[in-house]
Amino acid sequence: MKLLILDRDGVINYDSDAYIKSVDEWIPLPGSIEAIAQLSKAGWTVAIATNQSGIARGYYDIATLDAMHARLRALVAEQGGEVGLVVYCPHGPDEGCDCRKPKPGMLKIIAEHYKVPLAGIWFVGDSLGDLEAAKAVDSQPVLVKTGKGEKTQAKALPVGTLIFDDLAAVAAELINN
Ligand SMILES: O=P(O)(O)OC[C@@H](O)[C@H]1O[C@@H](OP(=O)(O)O)[C@@H](O)[C@@H](O)[C@@H]1O
Ligand SMILES: [Mg+2]
Ligand SMILES: [Zn+2]
Repeated sequence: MKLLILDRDGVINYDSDAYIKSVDEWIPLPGSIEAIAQLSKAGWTVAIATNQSGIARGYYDIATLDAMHARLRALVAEQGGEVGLVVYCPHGPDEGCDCRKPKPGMLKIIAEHYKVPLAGIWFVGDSLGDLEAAKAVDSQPVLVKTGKGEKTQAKALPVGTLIFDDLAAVAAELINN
């Protein structure tokens, strides 16, 4: 199967240093909804792995997070596509969980769900932790320059990281090649 895994904040929607705390603050980046829909219609399964420490920090609750993801699913469905499994880490940085990126726990959950190996699977993110999580399980780290991506690009990236302007460019590459 053709599986693509996406980070959420800074890849699908605008990110904020103040966290994305409500559905109203969850605003898709230009072309991201269309990109997910086009990938889906081209036979790709698009899953999401997102750190959501705002839950642990008390900035928003699970119901609000679920409402953001319902909105994402509705917008993609309006374009004829669908969103696959969404996995989030609700923990804080000091809780020592196995799912918070750069740990690859969420990627492993997604791979287990779809019964596919993670080797070579593209994981698209805007933060170094996204790329490190991919590298940890031999997935393909893919950096987009949206969200924190331009800042991340200035750091030492995992060897072999692919770089694209945005999710739309990633989708065009996957669909056309
Ligand atoms: O990019 P994804 O994984 O979808 O989500 C990132 C968010 O959970 C938040 O992650 C926080 O990092 P800390 O969790 O505070 O280290 C900050 O970077 C926020 O700006 C950001 O909105
Ligand atoms: Mg991000
Ligand atoms: Zn976690």
